[in-house]
Amino acid sequence: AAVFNWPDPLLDGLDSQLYEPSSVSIIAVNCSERDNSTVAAQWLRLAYHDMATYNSTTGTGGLDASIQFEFTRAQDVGRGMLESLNDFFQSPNEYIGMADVIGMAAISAVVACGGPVIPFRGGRIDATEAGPATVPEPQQDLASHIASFQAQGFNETEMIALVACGHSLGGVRQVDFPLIVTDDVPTGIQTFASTVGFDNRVVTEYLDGTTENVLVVGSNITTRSDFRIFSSDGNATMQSLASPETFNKVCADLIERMVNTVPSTVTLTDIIEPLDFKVQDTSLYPQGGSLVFLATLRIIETGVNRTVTMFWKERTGTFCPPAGCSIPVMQVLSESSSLLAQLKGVAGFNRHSFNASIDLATSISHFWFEVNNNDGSAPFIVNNNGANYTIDQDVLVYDPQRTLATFVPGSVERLVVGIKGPSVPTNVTALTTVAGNETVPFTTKAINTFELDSSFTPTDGYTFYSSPFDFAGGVIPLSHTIRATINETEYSVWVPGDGVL
Ligand code: HEM
Repeated sequence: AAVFNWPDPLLDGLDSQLYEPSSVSIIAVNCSERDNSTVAAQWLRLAYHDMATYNSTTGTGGLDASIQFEFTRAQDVGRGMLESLNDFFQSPNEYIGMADVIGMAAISAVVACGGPVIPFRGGRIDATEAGPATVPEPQQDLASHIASFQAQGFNETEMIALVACGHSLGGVRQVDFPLIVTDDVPTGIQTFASTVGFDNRVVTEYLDGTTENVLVVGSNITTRSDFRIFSSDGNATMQSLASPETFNKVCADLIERMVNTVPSTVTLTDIIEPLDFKVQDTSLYPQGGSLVFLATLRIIETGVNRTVTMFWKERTGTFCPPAGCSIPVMQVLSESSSLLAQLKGVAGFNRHSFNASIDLATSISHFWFEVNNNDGSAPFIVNNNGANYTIDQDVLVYDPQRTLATFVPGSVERLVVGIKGPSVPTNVTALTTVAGNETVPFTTKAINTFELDSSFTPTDGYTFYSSPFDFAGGVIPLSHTIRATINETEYSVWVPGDGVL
């Protein structure tokens, strides 16, 4: 599994989206219905169509979110494409691309409908333009389909199985394919199988002749692509998939490969498992003669009633006792885990929050925790794999409280930072990743400039700078990297979206 050393915004964010409640982990759960199909079916088809631009000869395309620029093509017809992308419009940030989100969604979709658990790796990079129009279409012949899947990195047997896995969910819509769905169906969609969930009925009904899959038995013979594909090896592959266990195993492997089909320039992370200990929601800002330091330690719930203590050391001089300053927990909240986490044995999380008052003069350099399970076992230290949780600077700080104070109805909202010392900074900017609903691409980046903000009195050695943020047109900031040059040194601070939303 991937090794997590804090701070790591990519692994941190992917872990949250996979294993905590998030758009990706929640919306498809219970194989929820949408448009007479399921959210999961739409998400899985989206992922396949995005991946289908892969060219195994040149190593280009694959799961790269180029579908954002392609979904208006005839070969990507269907309202599920845009609906799915809209599900995710707040999920990316500066580190997590839409391509990782589409990959997580495919995996989440499969478990949401009762299918197998598929491992996830992150690190995909989003394309900035459309890829080639290489999504297979039902009127094409078998040779074209074999060639398409070959280009996508799948041999003939794998093609048969991957199509069967995909067509376990959802169906064909009459409005989009009137020449395929020729009989009137009351729901407007002819499903591939008689069950809604992710299972091998699409296979068994094909084999026993009861299938109503229009890509197998539709009156239009030209568009019986599933029939041509499924029967292309004399049904040998389909017969092997008649075992539910084999179906689940083969589908898990192939969908994992589909999701991991990325441009050859992309290196994926190791598999991301739920992190045992994760520091979240840290912030450091001046208030009332000291520095407020907020931090939360997320620990996997195991039924024990833990006592967690936070420790820290000074940045300069001496203030703390030799063992470090310490503070007991302020609040412990239980948080539910995602279905995927539950299937991995993680029943939930405990969030241990700390609110420490740090001496202004000596400040803070690093922190760590002591955890006592109160079950007779020895207390143990959680210190970022021995490296401690390091606060690399206290000169440029994001100030969540003063930012919140600018959220006054009717006013322009502002992002506020504190800058320590008398020197005047140059170039205080935020690289902000923003989401704009239903605009393509779904995330863009903007550079915002900060100015000295006289509405906040300089205090505790800090002056305050702010940058207005215009929410016009439904745009929402997802994350910020704030940078400032102070006395010729460049400082930066990472603010994940939940810092401002
Ligand atoms: C030769 C290859 C393929 C062809 C010709 C094909 C064709 C189609 C067609 C015509 C539809 C109906 C779309 C609509 O009405 O909205 C559909 C739906 C679907 N396809 Fe495929 N497909 C192929 C391969 C795949 C693969 C490899 C996957 C995933 C692994 C996949 C997943 C899906 C899903 C989940 C749906 C249902 C979507 C929904 O209900 O909203 N397909 N496919």
